[in-house]
Parts: sequence; structure tokens; C-alpha cells
Amino acid sequence: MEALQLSSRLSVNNRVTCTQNWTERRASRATFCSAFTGTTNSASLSASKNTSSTREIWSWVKSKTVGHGRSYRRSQVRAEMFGQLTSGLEAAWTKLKGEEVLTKENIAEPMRDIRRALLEADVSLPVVRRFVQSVSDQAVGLGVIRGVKPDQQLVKIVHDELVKLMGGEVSELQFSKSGPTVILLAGLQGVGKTTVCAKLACYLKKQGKSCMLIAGDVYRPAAIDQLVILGEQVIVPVYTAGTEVKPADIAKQGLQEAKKNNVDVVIMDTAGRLQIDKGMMDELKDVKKVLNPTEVLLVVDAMTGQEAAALVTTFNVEIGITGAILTKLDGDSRGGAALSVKEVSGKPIKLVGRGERMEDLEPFYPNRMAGRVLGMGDVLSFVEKAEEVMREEDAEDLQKKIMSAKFDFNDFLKQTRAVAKMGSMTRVLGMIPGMGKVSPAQIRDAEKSLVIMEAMIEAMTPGFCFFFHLISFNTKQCLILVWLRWTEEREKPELLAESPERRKRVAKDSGKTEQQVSQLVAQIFQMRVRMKNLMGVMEGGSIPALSELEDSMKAQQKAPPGTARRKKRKADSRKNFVESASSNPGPRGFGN
Ligand SMILES: Nc1nc2c(ncn2[C@@H]2O[C@H](COP(=O)(O)OP(=O)(O)OP(=O)(O)O)[C@@H](O)[C@H]2O)c(=O)[nH]1
Repeated sequence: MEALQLSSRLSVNNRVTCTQNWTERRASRATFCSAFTGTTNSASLSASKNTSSTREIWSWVKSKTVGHGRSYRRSQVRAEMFGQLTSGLEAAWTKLKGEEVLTKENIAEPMRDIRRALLEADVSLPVVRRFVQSVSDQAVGLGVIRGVKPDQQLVKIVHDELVKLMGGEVSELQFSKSGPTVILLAGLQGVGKTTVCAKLACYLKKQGKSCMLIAGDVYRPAAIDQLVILGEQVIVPVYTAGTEVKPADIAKQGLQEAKKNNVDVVIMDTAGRLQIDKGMMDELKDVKKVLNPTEVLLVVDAMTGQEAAALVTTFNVEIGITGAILTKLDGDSRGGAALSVKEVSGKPIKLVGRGERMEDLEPFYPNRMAGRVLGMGDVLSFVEKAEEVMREEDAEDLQKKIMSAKFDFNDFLKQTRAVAKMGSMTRVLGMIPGMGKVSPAQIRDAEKSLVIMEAMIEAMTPGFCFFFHLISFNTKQCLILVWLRWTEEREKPELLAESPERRKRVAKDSGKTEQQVSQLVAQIFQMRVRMKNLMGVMEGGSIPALSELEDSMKAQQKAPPGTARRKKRKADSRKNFVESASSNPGPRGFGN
């Protein structure tokens, strides 16, 4: 039975408008990006180039280490991907402490650590050998560079080699110049092909392209239903023809349908197998012949380590592929697959999946990935994610409020919800330099605090409020007074600072204690001061030291319990409340 699932509300005619919007967004994104980081995308990316001049090394090291340089020496439990590899590499830098210059003798031990870290990360032995040899050769020939310590020099060399290992430049998806672009997805069972189909459509839709999915997995009937549901979720039509039709025929019919509807990109899902077998390869070859795809992408599971690289090689030899999509990178603490695929197979990783949400698919940037491996965060991805969830006008509005110290509970709620849309807190923190080392326990504490805070803020009056008053004269007669009052506690935290009755009410309505409400109110005043200072520094042209954020977080954790209660007793007036609030550390996790 043939049926084009009418799950799409996206008209193909919307294409032009979408493309325009996307171009405009890219332009504003670039402005926002340079405003935020003090640089442009290309300038930042250029740090990845394999340069060796003293000035370049020096400025690179400074740009990567100012404010968070100390952080990659501390070994703590890491919550983000590549955690194991990052910790392993850290051991290498520490061995060079106190050295004046890199020599053949003093790099021997760090090189052993690097080798061990890469092997533990499941990078294949020949790749590790080549990598270590290349790093050693460069390190020994470097000599003394004024102002740059040997451990920093080694970090820089390893960074550049990692970038090279992962393919150097970003490998973009290719689009057909005429007719629909066809993307054929292949891969073993359970690696995430069906999910990637929908994620890819979601990703391409954001670029203004209309998409259609073809359900070609005829062996697992649930795969067709799964694709239809995911298609509905991302609002993209799905072509299905049941399980009785051959995949090559489904591909042919689906492509005709896509051409009829003027679809920009067709993405075909195929069946997986537990292992590579001849039947699977023959079937893929047939489908490929019919579709003549622009891209043949092999979906591989990052958690399979160097096995993923071997699979890419085999599929490339058998059917000819254009690249790979690495899924489940969020669960991979080793990194072997990301580091090996290009070097072993010669085929680039084009996209990576980092979560189960439809938005969790992104281009593979070797430079940013190398930064993450070395525990330096990924500011550019952070900014891009932030731009996706925050409108530019909102950002400007927020900036004005911060500068005039008017950041309020409504803004706080909006911001925390926007950050939640960027993904899990672990993932968001992993993108911020120096924050990748926040322990899972700290993250859990902060997440719990946010839930408590949201409950309290929701119990605050947002604006106009109806108040009821019941006056009873006797058992039969009563008068109900109803009046409207402008109470805006969320907009004016001062109201709560001044009034113990209001704090008591919020505590009662939210099911929290009065002490917790007082702490929250104190916190918003502290945040106003801190954010204003931070914005001042950034407008002055430099990004504040991120290690200070880490230190301040630690200081806050050491705040004695009951601080806010003691202060509350002292602070009867609003002035005292605000002053005491802004001069004392807040409770654990709050406001950070
Ligand atoms: N954490 C995480 N899970 C993912 C990611 N990509 C896919 N998954 C999950 O992996 C599981 C398998 O995904 P599917 O899309 O069904 O895999 P498949 O390759 O189509 O499976 P077959 O059709 O059986 O071959 C699902 O639970 C997905 O949610 C990812 O990037 N991160």
C-alpha cells in the first residue's frame, strides 16, 4: 500500500521565505558571535591551523589559557564526553611542570602518557603511533619561546595534531545543483539511523530546506512507524510503502513523489543488520543505483570506538560512501571513534549526534572537538546554541536590563528556560571553558536548586492580580470585595525584600521555607550586581577570567548554612536587606 504520510504542514512554497530568513539569521548570528566572543568565527577557527611561529603559538596559548589555564591541570570527575581522554592527557602536561624547555629526555614520559591516553580512548594502534611520533618530532624541535611554558607548547602541538587527525576542516554536506538532493543513510542495527533521518530533516529545515523522508527499513516494521512519528515531530512528510515492497522499489517511488512535490532534500532510511552481510550490501547497492544519491552517509555509534572506523572503511570499500555520522557522542567518554574515523578510512565525519532530542545533531568541527578533548570547552558551539534558543531582540532587551540593574525574576525564568532548551546542564556546561570539570554532584545540586527556584518564582505575583476579601455580617449575609492590584513581585523583587508577609505567602504557596524565599530574593540582588559588572568588563573588550566563575562557585558552596536567616534578622528594612544580600554569598547552586 502506497501512502504519502501527510504529516507535513510545511509547504514547499515556504522555501524561499525560509531561505531568506536563514540568510538573515546567519548575518545577525555573525554579529552576535563577534560581540560575544570578541572575535569572528573564522578568526577563532584559524587557531586550528597548523602554525608554528612563536607569535602564533603564544597568542594561541594565551587565548586558550587566560582565565582557565589552571583548570586543565586539576583532575576531577568529568561529566562530559571525552572525559577519560582529557584526564589522561592532563597527566602528560603535569610532568612538564618546572621545565624550561622541551627536550627529547623530558618529553619521553609525557609522550608515554599521551600514548596511553589515546590507547585507552580506543584509538587504533597505528594511528596512535603516527600521532605520538609527529607530536614528539615537533616538540623537540621547538626550542625556547619567551613567555610560553613547555607544557603550554605541548598542549598547542597536541591540539593541532588532534585537529589534523580529525580531518582539519569541517566537511560540509553537499547539495545537488539540480533536482532534489538525495541522502542515503546506512549502518548497522540500533546505531541511530531512523533517529538521524528525522534529526537531519530538522537540521536542514533550519537552513530553509524542505525535506522528505523515505521509510526503507522493511525488516523492522516498527521502524516505519517510528519514522512516521518522528516525521510528525519535526513536521516533515514521510513516504512509506509498507514492508512487502523491495527497498529499491520504495526508493524509486519515494524519489518520484519528492520530485513531484519539489522537495529540496530526500533522506532515505535503510535496514540495519547485526553485522555486515552480503544481503545487506547487495540491497544497499540496489538502492544506491536507483537513487543516485548526492550523499551516502554511514551512521556509526561513537561508543564502538575504533570499530566505528573499521566499519566506515568496509562500507566505503563495499558501496562507496561520502562520509559518516557519529551518533551517541554524548555517551562516549573515550573518543576513539571521533579520533580514528578520518585517519583510518579517509572519509570525513560530517555530523555528530549528541543526544536523543531532534535538535541534537550538529556539524563535526575538528577544531572545536580538539578543544573539548583538551578540556577547553567549545565557546562557538555554546554561542550558536544560545542563538538558536534566544531571539536577538530578547538578548538586547536583557542586556539593557542587566546594564540598568533591572534584571528580575521574569528574566531569570526566561533565561533558565532558554538554557534548558539548549540541552542538559552537563552538556551546556561542557561547552564553557573551565566548566567541563564541574562534578556530576555539583550539576545535580544546581539542577535541584533551579527546580526549587522555579517553584518559588511561580508563586510570586506576575502582574495584575485579583484579590478577594470576604466580609460576613451574619450567617446569611456577606460581602465579597474584589479588587485588582498591581503587585508585580517578579518584576520588582524589592517588594519581597521589603515585606516579610509577601515572603511568607510565597513560601506557603510554593511549599518552600521562608528562609529559601529570602535566599532567593537576596540572590537576585547579588545577580544584578554581578551581571552588571560582568557586562561592563565584556563591553570593555575583554572576557572575564572564567576561572573566577569557578572560584566564585566554590566560595558559594562554602557559604555557611543559615547565612540568609542570620542576615534576615539583622535586615529589617529593605535597604538593609538588599545591602546584606549583595554583600554576602548566596546558597549553594543559586545564581551560578
Ligand atoms: N544518547 C543518544 N541516543 C541516541 C542518539 N542517536 C540515537 N539514539 C538512540 O538510539 C536508539 C536507536 O536508534 P534508532 O534510530 O532506532 O536506530 P536504528 O539504527 O534505526 O535501528 P534499526 O532500525 O534497528 O537498525 C534510540 O533509542 C535513539 O533514541 C544520540 O546521538 N545520543
